[in-house]
Amino acid sequence: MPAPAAIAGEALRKVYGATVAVDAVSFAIAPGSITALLGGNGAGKSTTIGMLMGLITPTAGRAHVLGADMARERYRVLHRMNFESPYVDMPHRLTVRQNLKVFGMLYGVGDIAGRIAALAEGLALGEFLDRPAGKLSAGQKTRVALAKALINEPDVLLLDEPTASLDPDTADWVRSHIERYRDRRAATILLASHNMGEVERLCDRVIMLKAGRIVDDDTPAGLLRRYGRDDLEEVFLDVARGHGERARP
Ligand SMILES: Nc1ncnc2c1ncn2[C@@H]1O[C@H](COP(=O)(O)OP(=O)(O)OP(=O)(O)O)[C@@H](O)[C@H]1O
Repeated sequence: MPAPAAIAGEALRKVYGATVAVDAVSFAIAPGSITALLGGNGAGKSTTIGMLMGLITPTAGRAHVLGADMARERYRVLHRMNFESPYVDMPHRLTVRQNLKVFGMLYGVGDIAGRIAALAEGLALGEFLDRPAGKLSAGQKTRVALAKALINEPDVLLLDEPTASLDPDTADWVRSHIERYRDRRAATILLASHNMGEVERLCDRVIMLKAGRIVDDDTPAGLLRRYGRDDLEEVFLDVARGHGERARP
């Protein structure tokens, strides 16, 4: 029997007034895998992640993480998950170390100083660990946001554009860090990204959203084969422009 899904959506739907942000979205994500949510601007990625975190209440359907219904019993599992988004800011006047300490305390991390030291080394934060969070460059902020997301060594990690604002070299080693974290902890990772190279390199599976609905769901290699393309960027354009109908299973 396959292991129960670590993350699952069951007919998820979210409506804002006249806008259907997410519609009939269902998926089950295997423990220990890395899955990408792909889609153009406004496709429903952040809304889906928000429902999986229990921050957005679905209009209909259910979001499950580690077996908990996130709209009703998220407190059972919140300590085992975490998220990163470049759109969520930290208190500006606190230093990076103080911010990480606050998050460590919120998550009940045992040896907070040791955990911060390990993260600072792994994500090269040392140079600005004692600088106010408001004085960081965009790329430094992204690395601190990832450190915050890893502070409690989560089993489930939801990442919204984890390498936004990073230069190609830094983005590459941040991806390696994410990959090693998954391997070490057997963590389940769901990430929204606009970077197709990142998705091709990191992800076992790709869920493609368009106008709030799943329009394809496969491994990166499966998508390339079916669309007859050499890279995911071309597949993404096929899907976005509606040229992909024949490639779908
Ligand atoms: N709080 C809200 N109130 C009204 N409409 C919303 C709200 N949140 C999202 N939407 C709308 O829902 C749709 C999906 O938005 P969402 O942010 O989930 O897309 P996305 O795929 O994450 O986009 P992007 O790549 O631009 O971040 C969009 O049309 C958006 O304008």
